[in-house]
Amino acid sequence: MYYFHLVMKIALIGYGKMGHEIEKILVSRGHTIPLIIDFDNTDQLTAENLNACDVAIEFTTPATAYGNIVSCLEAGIPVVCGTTAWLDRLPEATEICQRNGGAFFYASNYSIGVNIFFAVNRQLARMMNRFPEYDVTLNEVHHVQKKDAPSGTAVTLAEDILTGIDRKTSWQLGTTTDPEKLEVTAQRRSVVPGIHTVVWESEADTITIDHTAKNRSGFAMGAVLAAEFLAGKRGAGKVYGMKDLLGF
Ligand SMILES: NC(=O)C1=CN([C@@H]2O[C@H](COP(=O)(O)OP(=O)(O)OC[C@H]3O[C@@H](n4cnc5c(N)ncnc54)[C@H](O)[C@@H]3O)[C@@H](O)[C@H]2O)C=CC1
Ligand SMILES: O=C(O)C1=N[C@H](C(=O)O)C[C@H](O)C1
Repeated sequence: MYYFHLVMKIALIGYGKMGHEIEKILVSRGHTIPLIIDFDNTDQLTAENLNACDVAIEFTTPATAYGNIVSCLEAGIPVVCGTTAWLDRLPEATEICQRNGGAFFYASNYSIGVNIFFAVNRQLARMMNRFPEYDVTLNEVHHVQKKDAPSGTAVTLAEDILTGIDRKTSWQLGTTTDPEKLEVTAQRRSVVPGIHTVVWESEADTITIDHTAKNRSGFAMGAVLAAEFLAGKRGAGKVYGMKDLLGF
């Protein structure tokens, strides 16, 4: 998976927990970081500064992600975004990407392990469409600094379950007894990097699948692989995701 890659100049937008983790991986893979933007130097996010870089990687906040993505697309620089909970504006970002001939990569979770877990979740949901005796619930646990709930990863898992089975029509944050609603619960605890659990339960038994991130290195490695994938995609006018990178 970690095949030959070009060495790139990366703009890092957001220098928090993920920004620092991504920096470590970029350096270990020979990339350089001519531009680092955080809340206190946003005036430096200019087309001129961005164009000194090959690709931008954006991990900031739900409130700031869209504006940062648009700045990159309008400057003509490919951008990888991992920020969650701004996706109501994805259609606008997609339109700007297409209009500007940009290249945009988005994933609610960049970890290879989580993307394998997504594939298992999709397959299991498809199988469960034939077995209405199983009810399904979803839970996520994250650190107390996390701004959004449910996590972007939980939203992806929930939407994939809804695609797979006919007996649920929407997901709901919090407990519910409505059989048509998929219950999604979220806890905030300590420094937990991320735990996602899907439980299928019948009178007879319980089937549980879960993913536990031990740290943030998996998320960061996936984001760097996405940035390497975007190199040379300038002008494509396309939005990419992990299925383009991993092939599943
Ligand atoms: N897609 C994925 O694989 C993953 C996504 N995430 C998401 O990434 C986002 C960031 O997560 P963390 O790094 O843990 O958060 P964090 O709070 O540690 O870091 C966010 C950083 O963005 C900075 N910031 C705020 N406004 C800004 C602006 N206008 N321009 C540039 N920087 C600005 C903050 O000062 C802070 O340093 C969250 O939405 C989180 O859910 C986190 C881990 C993995
Ligand atoms: O905020 C986090 O930390 C994480 N956010 C992403 C999400 O909302 O799904 C990915 C991961 O779970 C960590």
